[in-house]
Amino acid sequence: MEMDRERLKKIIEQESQRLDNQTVFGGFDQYLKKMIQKLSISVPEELLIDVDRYPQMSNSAKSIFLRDLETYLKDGHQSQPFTPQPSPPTKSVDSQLSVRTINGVGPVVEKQLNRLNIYTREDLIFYFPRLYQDRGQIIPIAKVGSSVLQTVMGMVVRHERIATRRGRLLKIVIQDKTGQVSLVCFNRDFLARILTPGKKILLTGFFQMAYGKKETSRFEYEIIDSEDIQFESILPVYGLTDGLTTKKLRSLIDTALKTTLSVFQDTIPQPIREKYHLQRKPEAILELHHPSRSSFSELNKHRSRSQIALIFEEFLLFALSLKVRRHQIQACRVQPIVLDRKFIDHFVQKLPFELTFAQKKVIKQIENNLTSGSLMNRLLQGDVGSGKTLVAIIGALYIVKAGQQVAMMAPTEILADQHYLRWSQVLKDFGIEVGLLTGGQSKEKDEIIEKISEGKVHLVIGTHALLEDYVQFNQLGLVIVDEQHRFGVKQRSRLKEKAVVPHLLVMSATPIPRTLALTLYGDLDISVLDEKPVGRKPVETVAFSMKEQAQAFQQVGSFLEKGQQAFVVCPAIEESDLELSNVNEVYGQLKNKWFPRSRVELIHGKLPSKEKDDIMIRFSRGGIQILVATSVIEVGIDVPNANVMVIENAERFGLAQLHQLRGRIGRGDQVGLCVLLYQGKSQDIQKRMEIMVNTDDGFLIAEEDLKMRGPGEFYGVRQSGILEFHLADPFRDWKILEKAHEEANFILQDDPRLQKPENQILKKEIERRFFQISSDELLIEA
Ligand SMILES: Nc1ncnc2c1ncn2[C@@H]1O[C@H](COP(=O)(O)OP(=O)(O)OP(=O)(O)O)[C@@H](O)[C@H]1O
Repeated sequence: MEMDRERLKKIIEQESQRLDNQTVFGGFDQYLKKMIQKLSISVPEELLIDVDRYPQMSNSAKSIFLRDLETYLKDGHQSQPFTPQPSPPTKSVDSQLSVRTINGVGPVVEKQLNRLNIYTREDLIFYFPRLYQDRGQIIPIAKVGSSVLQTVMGMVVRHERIATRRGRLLKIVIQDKTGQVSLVCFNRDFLARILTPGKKILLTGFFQMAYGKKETSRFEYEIIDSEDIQFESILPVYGLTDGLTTKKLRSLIDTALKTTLSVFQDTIPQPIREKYHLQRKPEAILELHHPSRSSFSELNKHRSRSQIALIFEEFLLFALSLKVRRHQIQACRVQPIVLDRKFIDHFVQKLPFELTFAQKKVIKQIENNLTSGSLMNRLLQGDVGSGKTLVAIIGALYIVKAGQQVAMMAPTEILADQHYLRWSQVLKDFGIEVGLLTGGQSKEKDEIIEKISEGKVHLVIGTHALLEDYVQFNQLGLVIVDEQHRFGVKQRSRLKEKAVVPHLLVMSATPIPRTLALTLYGDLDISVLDEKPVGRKPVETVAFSMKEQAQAFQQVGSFLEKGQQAFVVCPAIEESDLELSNVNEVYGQLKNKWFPRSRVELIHGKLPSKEKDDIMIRFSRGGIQILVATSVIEVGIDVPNANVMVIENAERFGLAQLHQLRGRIGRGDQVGLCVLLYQGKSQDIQKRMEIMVNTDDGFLIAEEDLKMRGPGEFYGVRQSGILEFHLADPFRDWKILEKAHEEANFILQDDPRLQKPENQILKKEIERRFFQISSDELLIEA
């Protein structure tokens, strides 16, 4: 042992002197590994300490070396000499380890992976291919041009910069013996640096003809740097980011699969797996990265066997977690709230309007929850402007009058601010202290946090910052979450940690058909505000072609003359997309050409929060007349004096999103006008514009949206990533979702707290992904 140690020390010493830093970083660990093998030495544990004595080694080299030694030790090489093996042994490594623990991932690659939302080994393994490259089917460029995925091989011959209205668009021309094809690089300017002339590439994508030439804008590529290509294989093609190549990503994923795949246990109980003929998890994962020829033909068409197995698992865990949570919440006893009805009556009397019948009905439901001694866990759905916030505030007032605090969480700072501005003013007269806590503040933050912990602030309005550990409430009684679709089960559960157990009211203006809502939000009771305030006039909607922009702006002018305000909404921020309107350009036109004497401002998501806030505050106070915006304004903005909205490139938005956007106007007693400017003559676009012009019912529009755009595009829910599914899409895969719900019911009927030995894997996985399942934790004595 002593001998080995000395020899290894010597190697380290010699090598760290010989190798410069750069080489050390790239290859020292490999080198040492080979040495260990070559020398057939055992690796003594003390060496881990010895490594620290070599200052010449860079830190990263040291850590890689340490890690490798550790793995060797774990593999049982402590006692016997290491015998060289033809291929390295397959090791099982914890899936939650950082990607940095994978060979070949240094700080630079780590950052690149992080940009793809890959942080752990598991993330990497669940980063599934976007496309597959069938090398057995490489076709000549002359033959491309149908709507199916195709692969060609060619050489980069030149770059072209096409002048467009919005800047210079990169096109990269690829050539083989039969012809040329252009890669149209929207938002991928970095490809100019990577795909330089002379590079040979494999190109997989959807090709089309444009102006007599072949081109593709939906493609993935792989640089071929050796002649050694296996032409038979089907290879995964992953979404990339600047600096990361297909080859590198493939090799990292393969390494992760080799070392970590075996830790993924089957969570679906065997009888269920057999019933639906579901593939085992590790096999399914492997097959998605490396499909066989038979599963490949399935993959491009519909959900493959492997996808179904993984989707089923995701849904089963999700369904179980909702049901278990609901069960826990129902079992939980809390102190009933004593309702101060007199105070609420007084508050309601002071409102400048009558509550709608629907509002009264939902307030009653909330009252029942609060006085029942059980926890409220309610989803409040309602069309835009149906008065959800007011209902929630009334719920909040009950809690505050009972001596507890309320947290109200908004999805954006703009919205948090707006709620704060509005409610701090209104509630001041009723002796209620409202505080604002967002991520952006600094100086006032400490002060407000202290006040929250002392219970001096009654209603705290904020963003996700409210979930931070440093925010401690004195006595949190109710949490109101504004806009459900940005807030998932995991977050809902995290709130529970803020207080013994708060009541929960979630508001959503995303109209989700009831059956789907039940499956997706099965842990919540659902209330619907299905009536708009009396006197609220529907927003008049008209649709013009983009060519008639002038007419739209004339309409804006007439509203401004009446002293009202306007929104102009555009889909894109930068000059990236050829055809799209963008805020900067439209802002310039409006300010300089159309309304030089009006106050025009620009707002989009990329502005610093402070600036966004200032603009929104000035707009809501009437200091800005025209607000040019991206869809940042889509949720919840409430400026009753803004009554006209122009939406540019309206065809780019989903119907439900257009409905949300136009819900920003006509919120007072004036008639609102929404002008949709669209481009394109297709039947689909015409039909969508027609629906918007003719319908004002959010739920109907949502259903139309579902029918027309297909469930995969359903507004809000999927994009938000809140449901945290890797592969599953509740809208597209609703049949699997239903089955998973059924099975979850069977499992829980038999074992409500998941205590049986056969359900332990399931339980562990739910706890890892969602929340702790502790049956006693919530049983608090009233
Ligand atoms: N019963 C009512 N009668 C008249 N106006 C009302 C009534 N209830 C609320 N309002 C007003 O309607 C506007 C919209 O209300 P609120 O913000 O509560 O709706 P919301 O459903 O939360 O809207 P959104 O989802 O669009 O943000 C507010 O200006 C509010 O004061």
